[in-house]
Amino acid sequence: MKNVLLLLLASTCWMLRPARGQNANLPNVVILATGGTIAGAGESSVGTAYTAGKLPIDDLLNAVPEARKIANLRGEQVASVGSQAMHDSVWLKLAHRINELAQRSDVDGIVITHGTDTEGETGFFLQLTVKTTKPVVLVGAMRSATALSADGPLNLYNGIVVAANKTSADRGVLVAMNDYIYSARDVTKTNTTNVSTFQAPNTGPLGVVMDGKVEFYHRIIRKHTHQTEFDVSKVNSLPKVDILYGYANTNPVLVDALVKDGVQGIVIAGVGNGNLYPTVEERVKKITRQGIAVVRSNRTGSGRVLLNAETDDTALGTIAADDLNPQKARILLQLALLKTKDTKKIQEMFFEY
Ligand SMILES: NC(=O)C[C@H](N)C(=O)O
Repeated sequence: MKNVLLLLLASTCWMLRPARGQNANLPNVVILATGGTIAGAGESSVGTAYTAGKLPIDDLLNAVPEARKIANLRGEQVASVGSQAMHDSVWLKLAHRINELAQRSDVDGIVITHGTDTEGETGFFLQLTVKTTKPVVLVGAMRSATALSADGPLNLYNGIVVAANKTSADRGVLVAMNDYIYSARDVTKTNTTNVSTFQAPNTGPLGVVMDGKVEFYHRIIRKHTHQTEFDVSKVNSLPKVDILYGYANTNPVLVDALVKDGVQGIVIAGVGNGNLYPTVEERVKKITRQGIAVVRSNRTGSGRVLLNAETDDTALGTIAADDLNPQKARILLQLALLKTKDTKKIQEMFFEY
């Protein structure tokens, strides 16, 4: 028995010891790579054409040797896709892996390299499903790794600086882009090509990362990570929820098509304060009675959708998204539907998360 205990102790010490070339005084940061433009490569350094997700994580890390002075680094390739191809299975794989890594005493922070198209969505999914106070930080790039003035290396370096910093703990999942640190809840891509594309239109950034230093100015109040009720540890797929875009003269047949396709929920990117075209309203009133959850978000890009304001949620059986944009409202609705179909409870979640 004593020998077994000694063996166990020795093997634990061996597992926790710094690997060769690692510095025991530095924090340990794991980089989970998923592809994106940050790993993209193109023929011309001055053109905008490239293929996302080409380079492996080791190449990205080799481009920022300075980061090895900040933390001991270890990379894992989780996926190699442009984030336009991001899907539930990668989200679940990431959440499962982060939850495993975060429990280890030899992991102090986690960085995820990601395409920018859906970086905010993945971030929000993780914000609601990873159970840790350790820093989890997403980074990406708007210019491919082979472009002149590629923004990936500095964003990756900054992401590692944020993940290695103790003051980043318990702030939910973070997104470090273009010198700013955002909450994954609030951040969204606002420009198709510009390096300053990431903004948090309703709240602004939480802090800045510059010169290898982190400065936070704000803290997230909404529930996140270890505070959430969502547990995907045994989940292999997410409820089917789709987004319907509102516009003048919206074709109500779109609602029917989604219902026919078997959706459990619909998020409407409504006009103005999440308002719906009259014939869409009629259809929505019917389908909420059939048990399909309908959330009203908005297409404006900022602001809140208020409960029972211009649109009568009580009469329609709809849920107001508060200030979540349609793609983030979709994620919260997917997770909510894993727990309940009760509209009132789901509405409460939209004010909590
Ligand atoms: N800048 C980027 O990363 C865009 C790319 N389409 C992606 O999301 O993977």
